Amino acid sequence: MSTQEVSVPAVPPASGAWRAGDSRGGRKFSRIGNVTLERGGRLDDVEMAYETWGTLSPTGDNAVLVLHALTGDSHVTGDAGPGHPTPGWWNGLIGPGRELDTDRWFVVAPNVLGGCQGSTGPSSPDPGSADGSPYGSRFPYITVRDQVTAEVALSDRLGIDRWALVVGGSMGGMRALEWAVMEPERVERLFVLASTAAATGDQIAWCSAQMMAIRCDANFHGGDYYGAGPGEGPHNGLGVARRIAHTTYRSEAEINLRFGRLPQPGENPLGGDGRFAVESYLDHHADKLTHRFDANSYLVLTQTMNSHDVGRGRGGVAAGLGRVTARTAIAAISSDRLYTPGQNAEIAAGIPDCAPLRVIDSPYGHDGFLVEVERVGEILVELLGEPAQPALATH
Ligand SMILES: CC(=O)SCCNC(=O)CCNC(=O)[C@H](O)C(C)(C)COP(=O)(O)OP(=O)(O)OC[C@H]1O[C@@H](n2cnc3c(N)ncnc32)[C@H](O)[C@@H]1OP(=O)(O)O
Ligand SMILES: N[C@@H](CCO)C(=O)O
Repeated sequence: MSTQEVSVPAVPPASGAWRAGDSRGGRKFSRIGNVTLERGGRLDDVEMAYETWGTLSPTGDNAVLVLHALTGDSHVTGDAGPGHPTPGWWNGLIGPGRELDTDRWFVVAPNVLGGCQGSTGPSSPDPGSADGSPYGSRFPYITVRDQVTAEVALSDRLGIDRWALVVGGSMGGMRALEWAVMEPERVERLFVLASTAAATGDQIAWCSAQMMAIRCDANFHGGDYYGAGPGEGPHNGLGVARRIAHTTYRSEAEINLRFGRLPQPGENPLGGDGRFAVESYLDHHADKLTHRFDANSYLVLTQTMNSHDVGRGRGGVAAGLGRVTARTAIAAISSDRLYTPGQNAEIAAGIPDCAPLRVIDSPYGHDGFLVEVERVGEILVELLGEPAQPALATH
């Protein structure tokens, strides 16, 4: 196992210019070697960052893989701190006596390939460059399947042959699903939330506007902005992308009920440069993201989501889903307008050993998979409580 513990304090980048390595603190790292890419080419000397909770059993039968969404990271649970720009995104779900009970389960959460929280991504040093400069525009096009390939290599290095459960929401759900299609014999149980079997035209359209916002920022420089000083990166474009995305992450009803036409306190949105409260809310979420996330990673990961199609090269979505042998639970958020209950129902209908679709009744839209932690925990407990499946022969 080529892993190493590092403890380098994180320094959040000043708004804009991202520095690779800012977020190494508090994580484990594994060099997984070269990753051959689905669309051709290779990423050399790939490093994966991850966190773990609990202890791997002597037989290795208690490992749970948790996969984060677009702007998440390996910090599933715990406080913000060095290496962790945000508190855990499913805070409280992992620990002794918790839903993912660390007295029983060994939980692993990697940062995704192409991300910016420790795993190799566009802000990482390019091993092919003479001076170790970041990939920037040289970072290749990668797909969800490439991300899973990297996670499979990480699993090999951790000595985990088979996951008792692979779970993820949204983009994490895409990877969880691909895991179960690409490596069915290594996935005993599967839990996918608020996701889709293939990115839809609607999802690609929203992503397209977000990517264009970043690329149109004069400080983007084609993706080679890492030499720019603090505040000179494409943070305006990334902020616009986040505003667009965040709106799709919440439901129309919630936004109207919570903010409606209210002015931001102390501001007059009519006829001046004052803001409506909802504008201020989006400004806040945009500002927070630009202080913790790399615009190139946002582009790369958004493209991978657009690449997602479990049916590509497999005879279609139904044939792809039909490969899954895991005992499966699929959950949707009732008010999710981005990854709709209908899209999640399609996944549930296509997987042979899948319980009926669970619809979590929530006003929070797509973000419900992050907000409704208790409901997520209930489904996890149910799925993990079911008897284990015998390992299937590799095919
Ligand atoms: C795994 C992952 O997906 S990523 C890791 C966690 N996710 C993120 O950070 C994604 C961005 N954030 C979100 O998507 C959501 O905030 C969630 C899902 C994490 C939490 O949702 P909620 O609890 O419903 O929070 P909500 O969306 O209401 O945002 C609350 C924030 O808005 C701020 N806010 C609310 N109204 C206003 C306003 N009128 N003006 C300015 N700010 C406002 C609050 O002060 C609060 O700020 P804080 O988060 O800095 O404390
Ligand atoms: N809030 C989530 C939504 C995407 O699934 C994120 O930023 O990752």
